[in-house]
Amino acid sequence: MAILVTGGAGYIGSHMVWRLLDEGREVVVVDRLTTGFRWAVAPKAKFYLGDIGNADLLKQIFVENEIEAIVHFAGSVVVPESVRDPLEFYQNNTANTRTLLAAAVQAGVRAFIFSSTAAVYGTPSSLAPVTEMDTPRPENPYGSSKLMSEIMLADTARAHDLRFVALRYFNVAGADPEGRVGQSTRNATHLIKVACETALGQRNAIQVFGGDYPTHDGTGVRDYIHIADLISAHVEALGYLQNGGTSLIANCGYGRGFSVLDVLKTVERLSGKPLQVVHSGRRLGDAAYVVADSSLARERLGWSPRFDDLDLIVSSALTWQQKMMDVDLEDVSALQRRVAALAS
Ligand SMILES: NC(=O)c1ccc[n+]([C@@H]2O[C@H](COP(=O)([O-])OP(=O)(O)OC[C@H]3O[C@@H](n4cnc5c(N)ncnc54)[C@H](O)[C@@H]3O)[C@@H](O)[C@H]2O)c1
Ligand SMILES: O=c1ccn([C@@H]2O[C@H](COP(=O)(O)OP(=O)(O)O[C@H]3O[C@H](CO)[C@H](O)[C@H](O)[C@H]3O)[C@@H](O)[C@H]2O)c(=O)[nH]1
Repeated sequence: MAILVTGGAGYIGSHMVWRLLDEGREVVVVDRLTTGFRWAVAPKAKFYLGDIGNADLLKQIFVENEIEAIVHFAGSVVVPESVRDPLEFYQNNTANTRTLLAAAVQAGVRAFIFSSTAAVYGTPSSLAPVTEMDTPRPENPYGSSKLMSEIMLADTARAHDLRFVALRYFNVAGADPEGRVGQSTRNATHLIKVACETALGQRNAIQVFGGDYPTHDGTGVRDYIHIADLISAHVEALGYLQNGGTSLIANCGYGRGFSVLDVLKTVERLSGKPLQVVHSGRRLGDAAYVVADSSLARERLGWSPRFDDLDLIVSSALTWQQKMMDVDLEDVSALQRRVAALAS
């Protein structure tokens, strides 16, 4: 029996693949490599190149492998892109998830883990951490596309023999503590990644989007979560479903927020490099403040995060960035050698 990881060549998916293999699981990956990398998929995983919107490919995967559960990471991620091209986000995050779900039901898969997001909440009405009981009010098409998939999942789970856990990730950052994989996204837009690239001289400057939010220093506040803790939540969620747990939507964050400027100061301190900062207007679709109440994940999934420390998150991101400094992301054989060396 194998676990199917969609988007397993991407940032978060590639960490999940390593972790599942570490635990002795069999892993099948499907990825169309739009933002992910073939070299980032651990060599022991079986890899299918293609789109989860391709029902024939999915059918082939389910015929050729005995899939006991799906962990569905494949999707479009960048919030401002969703504002510019909403239909692409509804296609990839909603319509393609529908195709995958239909194939899963057809193949009799009974456990499904879905990558949802804090973006379903929009800006909460108070500064208190958001709970899953708070009404979702997405402020961008990315959040809406994910919320629609959550609704589709819940309806599907009511009608068929399938249970799901939708994890609403807050802002994921950092790299595998064992150094085997990290965030390698080309033209990255995520704050910690961009700040690390700037500190290491790969960008001239970093923009700070908005200085007039109702937060302690006027810049946007987010709940940054270490990738290793996020992956643990998925492992717990798989165990939960496989032990008969009922369908669940749960936040994954630490319950405390850092502003953009807090993050930049941390990157400066840990890298020892002052950052060239450009203050810009607000970015379209950005919420002012969003922080997780993750009591539900702790209570129901037994999730117990171990890396709740911005310094740890930033230092692991910096270490990965440093390792990948002189690597051409398109030079697959060099990257495969580098990853093999890191993993040995
Ligand atoms: N990074 C974050 O902070 C964050 C926060 C909340 C939720 N998420 C969700 O987590 C998931 C993974 O995000 P990530 O940061 O690893 O992004 P990523 O872009 O690094 O990874 C996504 C992977 O999915 C693949 N992919 C995209 N569409 C596909 C399709 N139709 N068929 C096959 N493969 C496809 C891409 O090639 C890539 O390898 C996404 O669903 C995202 O919405 C991410
Ligand atoms: O160069 C940058 C990049 C970001 N920011 C600011 O930093 C904060 C975080 O922005 P990110 O782009 O790192 O992350 P988002 O909060 O926009 O979105 C991320 O986290 C969300 C959950 O909160 C989603 O799930 C989404 O997939 C993921 O991209 C925001 O205030 C943003 O305006 C900057 O000031 N400069």
